[in-house]
Amino acid sequence: MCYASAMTVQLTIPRPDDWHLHLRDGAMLKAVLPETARDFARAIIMPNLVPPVVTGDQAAAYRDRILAALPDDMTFEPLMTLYLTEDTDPADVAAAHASGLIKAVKLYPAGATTNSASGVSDFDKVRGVLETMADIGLPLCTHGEVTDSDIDIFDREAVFIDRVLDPIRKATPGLRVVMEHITTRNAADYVTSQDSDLGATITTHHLIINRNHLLVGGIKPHYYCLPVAKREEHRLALRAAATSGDKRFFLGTDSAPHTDPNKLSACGCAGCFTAPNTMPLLAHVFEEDSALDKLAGFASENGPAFYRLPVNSARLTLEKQDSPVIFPDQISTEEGLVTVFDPGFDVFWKVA
Ligand SMILES: NC(=O)N[C@@H](CC(=O)O)C(=O)O
Repeated sequence: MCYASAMTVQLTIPRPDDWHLHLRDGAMLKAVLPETARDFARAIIMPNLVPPVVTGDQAAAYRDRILAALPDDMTFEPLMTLYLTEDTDPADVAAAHASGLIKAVKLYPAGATTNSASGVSDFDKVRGVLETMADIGLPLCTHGEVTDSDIDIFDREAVFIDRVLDPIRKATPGLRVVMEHITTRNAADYVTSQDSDLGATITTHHLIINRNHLLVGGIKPHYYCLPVAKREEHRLALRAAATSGDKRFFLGTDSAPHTDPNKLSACGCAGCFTAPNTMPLLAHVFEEDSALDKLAGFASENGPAFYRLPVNSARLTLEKQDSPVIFPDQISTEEGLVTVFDPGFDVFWKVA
């Protein structure tokens, strides 16, 4: 339920969740966690640490570190995931799911993105795990890009659907899959052509930038993320999907903090840090598309429906003011400064 008042220009929605989040570890975790916990009740926590979160024991220890890093005056529920490797033990996955510890398993094709070296190269080797997951109803989250060197980086998502995802889904009936951070019309169309066992997260930044923002007039390292932003027609397809009200699309920010030296280097890291300003940016985007009434579905309701969890009873109010809201350019961490995603336009929404 959401309601907007023309008088106060406020929008109140159930407290949102982030269905794809990188919190990292140690000092970085401590610095970035409050940026998410301020606005979000829960998040699916990505397991691509170094070393990755592969076993149930490792996920339990990581969850404890997250909760220990949470400021006393904040509440937040980390929804843990396991990083799928070719050696993942189906029994360990089933036990971690049965205990309520994990809510998904994450598939990284080996070499596709940050800390994905331990991911999967031979998909036949994970067949047993995927069959167990289909049996127990545990969702698979996919980083949907092939890594073949002959496939252009802008085509990697579309090729992944044809060569990897669709064959996996056909071979594993009943497997529930989330296509993470989709960036193409191909992915949005694939989702809508399938049944409700398939969902997709969409990031805030992919609703705002296309590849011109990244490359025209000089390279913008803070807009570099994976999957890389695509052509404008794809951004518009994502906007249409996110604002459509279709329950299979929900928010996963993929907020992925890297320090500025790691972004602004000859070989810069991929990732946009959107946790601090995501909800105001989404209000801007949904208002621009005359779809403010769909924001609650996208950010607060569709994700819980897919993951079979209750919608949060707490609420979040967004408020539109007359002058542009000033967001911090950077946050400081003990590892260095982390730049906050700059949408490149004035934003008048803030969290009340
Ligand atoms: N999205 C990114 O560009 N980077 C993510 C990894 C990922 O989700 O691909 C990261 O961990 O930095």
